[in-house]
Amino acid sequence: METDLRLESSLWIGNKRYRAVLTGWHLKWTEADKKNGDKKTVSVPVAEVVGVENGRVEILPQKSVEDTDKDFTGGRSRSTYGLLWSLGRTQFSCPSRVLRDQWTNHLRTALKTHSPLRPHRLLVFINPFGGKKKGREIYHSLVAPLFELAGISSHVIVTERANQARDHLLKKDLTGFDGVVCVGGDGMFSEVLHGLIGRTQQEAGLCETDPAVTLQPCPLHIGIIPAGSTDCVCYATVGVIDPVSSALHIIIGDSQPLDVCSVHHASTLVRYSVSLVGYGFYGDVLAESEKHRWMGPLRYDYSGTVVYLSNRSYAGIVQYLPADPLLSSPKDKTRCLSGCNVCSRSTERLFPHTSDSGSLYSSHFSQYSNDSEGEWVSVEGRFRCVSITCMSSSCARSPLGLSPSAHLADGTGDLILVWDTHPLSFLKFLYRHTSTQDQFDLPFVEVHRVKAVRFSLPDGREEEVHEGIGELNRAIGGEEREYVDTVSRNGSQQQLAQSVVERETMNEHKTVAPILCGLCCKKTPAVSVWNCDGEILPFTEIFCRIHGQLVRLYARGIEDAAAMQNCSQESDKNKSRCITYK
Ligand SMILES: CCCCCCCCCCCCC/C=C/[C@@H](O)[C@H](COP(=O)(O)O)NC(=O)CCCCC
Ligand SMILES: Nc1ncnc2c1ncn2[C@@H]1O[C@H](COP(=O)(O)OP(=O)(O)O)[C@@H](O)[C@H]1O
Ligand SMILES: [Ca+2]
Repeated sequence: METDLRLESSLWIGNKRYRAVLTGWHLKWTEADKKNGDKKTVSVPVAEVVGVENGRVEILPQKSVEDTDKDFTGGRSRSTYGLLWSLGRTQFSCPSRVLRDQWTNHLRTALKTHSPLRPHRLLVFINPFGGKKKGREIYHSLVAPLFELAGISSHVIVTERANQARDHLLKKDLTGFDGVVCVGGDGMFSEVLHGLIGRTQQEAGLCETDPAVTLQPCPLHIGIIPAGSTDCVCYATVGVIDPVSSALHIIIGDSQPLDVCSVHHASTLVRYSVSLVGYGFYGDVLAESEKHRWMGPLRYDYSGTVVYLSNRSYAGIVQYLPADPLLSSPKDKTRCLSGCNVCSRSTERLFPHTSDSGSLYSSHFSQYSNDSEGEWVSVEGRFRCVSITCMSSSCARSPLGLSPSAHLADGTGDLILVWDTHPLSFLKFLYRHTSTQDQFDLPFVEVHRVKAVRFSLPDGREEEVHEGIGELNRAIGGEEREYVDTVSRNGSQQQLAQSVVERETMNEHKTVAPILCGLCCKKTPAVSVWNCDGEILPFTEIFCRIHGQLVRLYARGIEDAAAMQNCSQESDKNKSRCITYK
């Protein structure tokens, strides 16, 4: 195969002549008219080539092509500053049109052969109201021209309502798509996540509501173009919030598996989460922030301050099923980086009969069914917050995240328990998220690596939840009965989508009851709410289970930024390995 692809000839870049070779996995070109010692070689891995097109192509701010006979343009993804990627573009001139066509054909074949996960057709959802409301602009000016250069055809849907993307993925024909891209924030990602997981289970005939069921991993990849408020999933899987870097990861078909947490109440599937399932502080911040959406991303800073000042803690019983402590620990001070060993070993455990990711989906074994279940641990008391995260949940506010040593794809989550403490101590805990100081090295904080978690209220508290909701319902003229109806309606998988819609409508005014009572009625609420990746859950008592590598993103995890930095310093010194080009 490699010999078929090999091509070698003279090419010009500007007015300099080069000897160019396409060999197996690399495209290399070396200055031809210099003495051997002075010759510089540029070597581009085929996997990093974005696309090739005949003519002289300009890409940004808009794609334009000057249709010439003997030229072709190649684009590659390259790292500019550490994790930030940009498009490198080179215009080559050939001695003849025939040779030019040979080069473009060979390069296109090499791309197909060496990067099988590159998408050809994508379904793109844009939330025009996410973050600073720039989703449309970001997509059309920064991403679409790159997709075009890469030969990707995209079907773009600008959403007109919440949950449109999820419903589309649950019901419409998805034949021919290689992946789904969301342009927006964590909420938009969550819609796509729910749509794809739901669709995959429907097609596999699996019942999502049963927490013991081993779910089928989704065959379509998810790409995220960040245009939201927190953009935690993008930050934690790419390392930067940059639409161009994310688009380039999508184009070259990077693939990052991701653990997903399913959240259940009684026999209901409530939601899925990849970043934060948080009770107490994070739930209260979200409930408060919903009233200030007009502030955009700043709503979280404002609400964080309001909630911090209200100085609340909540009673609860937390039970958890620890993960195998021999595999890793949330306090081991390691980071889950690109090619992470802990995650790779987990892939072998989860998919024992496959050697390549292409055939991964046929033999999924969950950690549940593979491992012995182990012993549940139970703790009870008052908590400032209880958080469960499947990954580090790093974001611009907290560059190392809620749990800096959590893994993206190890089949476990980290449970963080912050016991009630003095307000200044809690502030210290929060503040440590913004630096490299260890937020777990505090006497009132515990962190456990877990496979499942159950949260319940001490006896009698569930009644207080209903009282709180009833109180607010009376104030807004609603019926408490609807809450109970929703619980009992959610029995079957077919009703899931509808029940989620109903619950969310209900969320808007009923489940924030305890919070509103706390802030408006000056009464400290007995219960908080759960923040599940930016959505308020309609239940307080929940059961969470981590599903290893249930979805795949077009990303590659965090590359070691220090190594990348060294590389760009070397390029300054013109070391051949790292030579960058225009
Ligand atoms: C004194 C300084 C205090 C700083 C505290 C920093 C802690 C930050 C941890 C943030 C974890 C974020 C986990 C992700 C949550 C998102 O899913 C959710 C929705 O995002 P989006 O759809 O983009 O709106 N975001 C939040 O819940 C915001 C939490 C902010 C807490 C201050
Ligand atoms: N056209 C729309 N109108 C209103 N809400 C929408 C629309 N499209 C998506 N949404 C919802 O908006 C919420 C927030 O979107 P997101 O893109 O995450 O922005 P942010 O990060 O600012 O919260 C999501 O929960 C999503 O379901
Ligand atoms: Ca994990």
